[in-house]
Amino acid sequence: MTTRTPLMAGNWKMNLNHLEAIAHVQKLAFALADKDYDAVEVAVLPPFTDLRSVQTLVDGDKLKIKYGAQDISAHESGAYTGEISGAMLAKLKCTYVAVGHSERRQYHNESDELCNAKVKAAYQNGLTPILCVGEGLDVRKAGNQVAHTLAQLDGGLKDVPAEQAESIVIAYEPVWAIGTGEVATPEDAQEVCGAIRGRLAELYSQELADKVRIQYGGSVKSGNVAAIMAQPDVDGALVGGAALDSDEFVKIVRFRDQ
Ligand SMILES: O=C[C@H](O)COP(=O)(O)O
Repeated sequence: MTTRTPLMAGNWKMNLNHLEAIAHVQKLAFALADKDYDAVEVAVLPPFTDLRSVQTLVDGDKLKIKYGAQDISAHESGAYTGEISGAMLAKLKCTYVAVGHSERRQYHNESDELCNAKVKAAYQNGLTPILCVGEGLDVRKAGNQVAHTLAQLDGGLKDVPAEQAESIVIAYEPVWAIGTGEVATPEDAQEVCGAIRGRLAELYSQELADKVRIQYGGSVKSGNVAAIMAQPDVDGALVGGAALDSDEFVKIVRFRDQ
């Protein structure tokens, strides 16, 4: 079985301006040591307006922390007011880009087709997509969380070749657990993350499925991260609220000590 390096990514959502971003990344850099980066890949996903400042800091101080964006346009360039292209993110040396976060799906009506186009746009520009999937409360109550989430996975990966898909990160985020303090149980997380890996094996191969990192997201904190990370198919976390507190995020990165 492949050893997957856990990926702890802080999704700042619409929080922290570029000055706050610099201070926050400096605190993370000060707290994190080489042994942390040896065990865990650490990334932040700041708002677009922070990315240049974060890049300058990371480049200038040769930090090991990775960064990326929270969204990407499906288009390469042109008359798409308000959108940010993959080429622009690549120029800022972003490693990651979140695609299809539930808040984009909910507030901006992003469909699986659009997410699929965004995944392809990310790869076209050398970025690694973090494809977010997960069910709402109604689906969970009906017991359809696996089928629902796998349909989103299928849609997001449509016609994405194995050479690209092998590097993708999938973030399983049950919508009812996002920002609510309502964390899924480790068993809930494992049920769907295990099913995601199974579907990746069907779509591609077991070898590819064993390489792909699957994160859990939804009210992750230092107090619950260790139990979630103990699940065999959970390879990291996409952290929202708790990532805004640098001390708390460092504890999450050090989940093995919790
Ligand atoms: O992208 C992160 C998720 O939406 C989780 O957010 P949360 O940790 O605030 O629940």
